[in-house]
Amino acid sequence: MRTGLSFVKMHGAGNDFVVLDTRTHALALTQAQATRLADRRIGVGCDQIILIEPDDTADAFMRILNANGSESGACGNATRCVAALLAAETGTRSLTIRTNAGPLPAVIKGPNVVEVDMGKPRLDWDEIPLSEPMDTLFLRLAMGPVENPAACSMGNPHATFFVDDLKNLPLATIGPALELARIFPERANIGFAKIEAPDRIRLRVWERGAGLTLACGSGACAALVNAHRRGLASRRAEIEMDGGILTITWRETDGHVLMEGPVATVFEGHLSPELLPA
Ligand SMILES: N[C@H](CCC[C@H](N)C(=O)O)C(=O)O
Repeated sequence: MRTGLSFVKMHGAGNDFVVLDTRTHALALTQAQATRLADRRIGVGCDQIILIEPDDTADAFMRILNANGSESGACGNATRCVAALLAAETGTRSLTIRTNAGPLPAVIKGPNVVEVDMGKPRLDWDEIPLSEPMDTLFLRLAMGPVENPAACSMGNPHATFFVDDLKNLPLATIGPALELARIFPERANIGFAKIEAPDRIRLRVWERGAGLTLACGSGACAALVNAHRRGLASRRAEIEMDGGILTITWRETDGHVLMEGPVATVFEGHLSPELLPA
């Protein structure tokens, strides 16, 4: 049987990816190809498509395409997965992956556990970005039962609403409405966080371009940063999401955000040439 482009299906705390290694042959996916590949019925199915590309300054460049084909500058869970994949090739335990958000150093902490330095959060209104000058600790935004989120960027835009009840939120309606709110000119990932303790946050994220996912690495970073800025959490906390737990630390010495969490390889396969050119 003719084999097309090979891929690896991976996930980080349930946030799942189709990973394509294009270091030896460039691949530019159209939005239609990306959405078809990410489709859970007619494609392989995933939250994001991850392209590993060559890079002059880092071990690899990682391109991130959401399920709707839109590109993002950061994907924490995928960064862990790609780091594990590349580390297994050479046996190294530390490497650097570059994304549009910059270089991200990663360390293999144990079998299927990776820590990534996600860099510094961006906190100014025009770095999120927002459509107008605003206090990013309390945005002038309300939707249904939620209001006044905090916002930051981890190389991608995040708004975090702090709530007392995560179970009864109408995420299917307020999620997309908030993602597309006019205040977010590049749209945004929308986190809903319940503070359970200064070192424990329960989080659900409606992701830009992917919808409700089981986990969001950059969203977990944003939730910790925003909670600490509000005085609701310490600088290190376990972020519990539907698909698993990430440990996030907002390091005091240099302001970098460290994210530690699981990675998993599910299967490998080949895409039919009809879906994508070989
Ligand atoms: N939906 C995100 C990209 C994926 C982020 C998420 N999967 C993570 O682990 O950080 C965005 O458009 O900014």
